[in-house]
Amino acid sequence: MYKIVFMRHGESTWNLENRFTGWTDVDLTEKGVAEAKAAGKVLKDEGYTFDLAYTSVLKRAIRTLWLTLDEMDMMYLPIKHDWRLNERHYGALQGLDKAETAAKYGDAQVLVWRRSYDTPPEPLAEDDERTSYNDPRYAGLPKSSIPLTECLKDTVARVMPAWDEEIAPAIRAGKKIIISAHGNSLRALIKMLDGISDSDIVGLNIPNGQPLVYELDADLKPIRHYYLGDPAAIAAAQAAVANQGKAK
Ligand SMILES: O=C(O)[C@@H](CO)OP(=O)(O)O
Repeated sequence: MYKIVFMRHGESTWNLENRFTGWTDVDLTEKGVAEAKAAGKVLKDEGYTFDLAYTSVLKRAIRTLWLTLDEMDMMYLPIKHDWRLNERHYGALQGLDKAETAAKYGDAQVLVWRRSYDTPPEPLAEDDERTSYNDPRYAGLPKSSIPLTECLKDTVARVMPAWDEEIAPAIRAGKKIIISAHGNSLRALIKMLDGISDSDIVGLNIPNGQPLVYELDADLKPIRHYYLGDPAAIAAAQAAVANQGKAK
């Protein structure tokens, strides 16, 4: 049996401001820092150790990982940064207020943009200053790989090669792994691992900064999964994420 730990980053400044974030590289809030440290503490208290960590190229996930590993006294751990673990690209919605957008277009439309499997938000224009084309961290990528918007299906299509080519072979080689990533890159991964239907995935929300353990069989099929930490607090945090896209 293998075990892997997934973790969404701690609260970011745009989580706090309730803005559509996507590939925008915002940092953690003080609460987010505290969540990342608390995650490290619970992992340490529960006796977890790791051989390797994966994260995205966005600082909210990277800093969460650093703080978690610091708390575990494991800052020596090798870290692989992979752009394919980035948050789902939010297209032209990036930067807008979620509740204001729901007041303008309706809760149902915002739920489609946030959680439908195959309907992406409007893309960024090619010449929009918010595109990632000139960002040095994506310099090695063909332009066609740099999204202007994504639905979850698009995110699955880039996350799964990272799983199949990098992460799964490392698990099979016996490496104990933690992945610090994002709400929707983790939803994409979990959808595929658990075989969740396109309609049921709408209801899955991942709370900030809570270690999520997956136990996998020899074929890397999930046996069971559970969050470490207080179940009531986690359920409340998941409900809060679901409610972010509603008009106030
Ligand atoms: O804004 C985002 O990029 C994501 C995660 O914070 O939001 P949502 O919960 O709407 O998918």
